[in-house]
Amino acid sequence: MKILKFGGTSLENAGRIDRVTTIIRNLLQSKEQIAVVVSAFGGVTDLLIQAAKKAAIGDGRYSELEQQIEDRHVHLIRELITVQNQSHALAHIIRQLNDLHDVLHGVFLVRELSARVLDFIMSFGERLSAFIVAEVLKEKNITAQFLDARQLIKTNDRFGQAQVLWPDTLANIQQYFQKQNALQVITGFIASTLKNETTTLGRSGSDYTASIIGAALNAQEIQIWSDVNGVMTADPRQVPEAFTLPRLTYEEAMELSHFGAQVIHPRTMQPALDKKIPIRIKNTLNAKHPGTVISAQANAWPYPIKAISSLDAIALVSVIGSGMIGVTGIAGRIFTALAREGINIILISQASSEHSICFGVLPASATPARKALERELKLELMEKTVNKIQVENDLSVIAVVGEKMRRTRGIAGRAFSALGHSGINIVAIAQGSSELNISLVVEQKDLTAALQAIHKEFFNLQQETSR
Ligand SMILES: Nc1ncnc2c1ncn2[C@@H]1O[C@H](COP(=O)(O)OP(=O)(O)O)[C@@H](O)[C@H]1O
Ligand SMILES: N[C@@H](CC(=O)OP(=O)(O)O)C(=O)O
Repeated sequence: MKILKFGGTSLENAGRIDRVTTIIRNLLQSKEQIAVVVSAFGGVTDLLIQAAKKAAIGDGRYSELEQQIEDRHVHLIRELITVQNQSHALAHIIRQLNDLHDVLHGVFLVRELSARVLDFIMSFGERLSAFIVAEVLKEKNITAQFLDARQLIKTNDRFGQAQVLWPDTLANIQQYFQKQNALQVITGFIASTLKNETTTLGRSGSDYTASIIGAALNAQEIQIWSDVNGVMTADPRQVPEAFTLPRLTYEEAMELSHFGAQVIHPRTMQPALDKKIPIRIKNTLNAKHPGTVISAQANAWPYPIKAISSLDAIALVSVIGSGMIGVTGIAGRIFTALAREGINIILISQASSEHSICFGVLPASATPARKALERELKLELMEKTVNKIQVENDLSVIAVVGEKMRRTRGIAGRAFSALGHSGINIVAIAQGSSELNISLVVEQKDLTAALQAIHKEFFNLQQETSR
């Protein structure tokens, strides 16, 4: 069994959906056993979120976005399904869109949008797309069946970023698949609590859905189909010279995705790693390209690093004070206070002088982090052991990643001098304990230039021969 996941970029318009159906048909013809996971059509989740947010502030223009969502889906049905079969599909999606309308109107009336309601609203994207893809496949004489993953994937109620309840989920998936003969077209991204409330697995979480299903069914391979020839040495939108990596280890892929390589969601690796299932990243627009295989196996690679990824916007929070030198337990208190507020720390960097501890968070968490620390360190601030808690905005973080870095000296030095030669200021540095990753914080305005300079430093010499 292979699990194929098609992301929003693979489902952006009728032409791309047609390519998806061809890929599926070819695999079925070569007698592969497959199941398909789909994301919402490209851009639809964003439209749903925008509509919900507008409704919540009482802006009646949410209905224009609702109309756009309806038009996208109706239009695709008209383009992809023959007239005689259209009415069934249209009737189904109109019912769904009416439900969506009712919820959005409710949000508009009460002027309130909880994380729970937002998850329910977002779920329409995948419910509509998976249904339509299944109908399009049926149109091509493939015995396909729409499957709402909320039936199978059970989570806690951390809406927006729900955590999987593994025993229930694995049992549900295994039992369900024992009885199915038709090709399952499964909604990515969405799940439900034990009380059947809709949850989501975090933005871009459809990759994770594929991995959950793959692990439950002991799949032979999990394929993530996107719009690039696999995981590349950098985001090709930022670094045009970036090229495809034939192989990556699970750990490398985790580091890269954690630091912004959008092509794969960070949570996807764990279920696959546990069951030793390879993940292959493929291009819907270039199906013949072998893409990237992510597995436990490291490969021979001529460069000292594997890839560079980046998070465009982070804030750096620093706790500064000469009185902190040698004081045990202060770092522990800082991180416990942040954990209590549910603040996710992207990187930690401590200057060797121990004068300051600084850590990177998403911009939205910077003020809550500062307030939490001001409360926790009230006494120290009064006594001036801690002088100030400082927040710096408009920063980006770059991660330089690769297994080989553990054994190669001087990588950090080369990255620093590459930035130095380009006149780019490094705001902070951190090294992960795994030594798989060096992170550099730079000013946001310098991000693209910094990525290009580091890419050139490590890949320029032998690039042409290994593409
Ligand atoms: N290292 C990388 N390798 C490949 N693509 C990357 C990388 N970093 C960022 N990307 C971006 O990820 C995009 C695909 O991710 P995403 O838009 O989430 O796709 P999908 O909708 O198919 O899930 C690519 O178009 C590419 O610009
Ligand atoms: N539709 C969801 C889930 C997802 O995985 O999308 P994509 O595969 O297009 O990144 C989102 O936009 O977050």
